[in-house]
Amino acid sequence: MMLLIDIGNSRIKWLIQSEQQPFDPNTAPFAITHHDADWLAQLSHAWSNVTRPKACFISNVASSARLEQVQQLIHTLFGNINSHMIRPQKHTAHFTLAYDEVQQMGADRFAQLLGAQAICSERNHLVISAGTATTIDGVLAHGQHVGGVIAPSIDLMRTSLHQHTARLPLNGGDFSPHNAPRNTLDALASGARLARQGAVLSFMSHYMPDAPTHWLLCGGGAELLAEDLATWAEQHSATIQIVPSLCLLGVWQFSQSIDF
Ligand SMILES: Nc1ncnc2c1ncn2[C@@H]1O[C@H](COP(=O)(O)OP(=O)(O)OP(=O)(O)O)[C@@H](O)[C@H]1O
Ligand SMILES: CC(C)(CO)[C@@H](O)C(=O)NCCC(=O)O
Repeated sequence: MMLLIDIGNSRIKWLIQSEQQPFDPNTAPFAITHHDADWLAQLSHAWSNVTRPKACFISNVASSARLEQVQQLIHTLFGNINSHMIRPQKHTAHFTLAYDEVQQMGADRFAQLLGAQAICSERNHLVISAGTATTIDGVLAHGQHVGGVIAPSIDLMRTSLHQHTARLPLNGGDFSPHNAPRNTLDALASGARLARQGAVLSFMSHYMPDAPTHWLLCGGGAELLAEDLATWAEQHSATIQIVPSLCLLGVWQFSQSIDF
């Protein structure tokens, strides 16, 4: 068994994966929010029944302090097991990362891109993560990464507006694709949704005019984003696929590429 871990800025997600079984990217990962005061106790409880894994593979974009706490817990529960960090690489099998300095890229984004290779390497595709940040990466058929953008999530847009103004509430409001907002709450909710949708559509028109045919979505906001993109995907003859464990699929792909 292997313990695959994705430490994001809001949540820690993980899966236990047998070396013999194929990875099912549609399985939703286990997750806890590491902003809760008792997150470490929650994680310890969740892992207390896990059989000692042969190794663990970790993607971390949170602080080194968070990583150390997780590594310490692994050590306490499972003793000395091999622990491997996911680090972006320029060339991996048929995939080439476009970043000038590959170590700048978040390990989660790199893992999502590796995961996407396992699903749709033959087609131009977009990898969109609707997590704490919204990230959009483009990849050409056969593995050339075009590049990607980082934008705030819907929640962060709302939080930022709320914190820097006197009259803009943090929560509430609805988005209608048909009727323009006529009140503050709907204006806020719709502004954030349209900004995120617009980022995806603009990414394509600027950087991938030969529209990508497959759009892979992951992260806590993936389902809502899929709704917002459905009409546009149809117009571009593109398919949308939500892959809840895309990052962990990439972590698993990474684990397959090294001896441990
Ligand atoms: N059930 C849900 N319905 C709609 N939006 C959601 C849902 N769960 C989370 N979100 C939204 O998704 C975004 C990120 O959520 P979440 O904390 O789950 O991210 P994550 O994918 O675990 O991120 P990270 O990997 O950065 O920790 C937030 O904007 C949040 O409001
Ligand atoms: C963009 C986030 C926050 C998304 O989780 C993460 O991948 C990250 O911290 N990235 C580092 C910068 C980069 O990817 O270019």
